[in-house]
Amino acid sequence: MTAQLIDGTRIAREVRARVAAEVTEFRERTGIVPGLATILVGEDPASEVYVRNKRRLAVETGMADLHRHLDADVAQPTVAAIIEELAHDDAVSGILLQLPLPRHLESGPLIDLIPALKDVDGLTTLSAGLLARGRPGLRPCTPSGVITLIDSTGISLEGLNAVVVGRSELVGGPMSRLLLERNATVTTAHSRTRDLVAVASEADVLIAAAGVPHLIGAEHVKPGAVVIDVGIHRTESGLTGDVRFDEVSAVAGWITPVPGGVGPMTIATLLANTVTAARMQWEQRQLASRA
Ligand SMILES: NC(=O)C1=CN([C@@H]2O[C@H](COP(=O)(O)OP(=O)(O)OC[C@H]3O[C@@H](n4cnc5c(N)ncnc54)[C@H](OP(=O)(O)O)[C@@H]3O)[C@@H](O)[C@H]2O)C=CC1
Ligand SMILES: Nc1nc(=O)c2c([nH]1)NC[C@@H]1CN(c3ccc(C(=O)N[C@@H](CCC(=O)O)C(=O)O)cc3)C=[N+]21
Repeated sequence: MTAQLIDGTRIAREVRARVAAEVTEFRERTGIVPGLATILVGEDPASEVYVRNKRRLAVETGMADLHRHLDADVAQPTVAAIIEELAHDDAVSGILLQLPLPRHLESGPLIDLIPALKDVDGLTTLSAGLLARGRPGLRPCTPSGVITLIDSTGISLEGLNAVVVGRSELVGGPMSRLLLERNATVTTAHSRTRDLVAVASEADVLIAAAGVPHLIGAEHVKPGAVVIDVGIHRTESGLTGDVRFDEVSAVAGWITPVPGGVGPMTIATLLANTVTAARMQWEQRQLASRA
């Protein structure tokens, strides 16, 4: 192994400690405890693990855990009514609708019921538009956490070739936009990309977010590149990513492991977004009460 490890577990712990201090400061100044409302529909085992971790770490950083668990067969209007109720509840700073939803539910219209100021997942159409325009707003947790991981290396993204493998609304799409905001030269690869090896091996920074186990090998990686593995797959031999860790770490300059890389950073960024959301809502209420 020549690559240096980017320790997501450690960096996430540092971010959470900062968030906890911000929560304390905010509570002492305003009397408000930030609250995170997670909504889980059905019994997907992976989603249950993620939501449990999000709730546990929210409590650990001093926030209120306001969870809703809904039956797998819940109707679309019922979910909509719950989101609207949370949208109007002043105790709720952030709303997160865990994806994927059962097939009979349409996620887009439900996500768009979340007010922009409570959109701690950064997934509403409005938040996506603000990001596309380069305007301030809450950013999606996973891509935003990836930027924090890259920053931890001390490498400046400006002018570097960044290749993102994947273009989903949750990860790849916003990832490309955040890298562009940092003045990287960004290429987005996807399932129709003709020659992924040729494209990826030009990358100074390679983000693997295809959701295909072990897609990325040494042949995709430029020597010395920063390789970020967003993929997460449950196999018989445990959790693995989109990157063949052993062979790629012999070529790359920096690499994130799975587990212990992007996953913990996603949650830490969610908590950071939740305090930011609480602060923005408080400021808005102050302005409204002065008007
Ligand atoms: N660690 C974390 O915190 C998180 C991890 N994840 C993980 O990240 C991965 C991606 O998630 P998500 O974006 O939601 O997945 P999606 O399935 O929504 O998107 C996958 C993207 O990868 C592209 N793709 C698929 N196969 C290939 C291929 N062979 N070559 C190049 N591109 C390909 C698809 O292209 P096309 O658009 O053409 O279909 C699509 O844009 C998953 O493993 C997921 O579990 C997700 C969120 C958070
Ligand atoms: N609305 C929404 N927002 C999300 O952010 C969201 C989502 N839906 N759906 C699914 C994906 C996936 N995701 C992860 C979060 C934490 C870990 C994580 O903590 N992973 C640990 C391992 C945890 C384990 O044991 O599985 C690690 O990589 O070290 C992984 C993946 C968030 N997602």
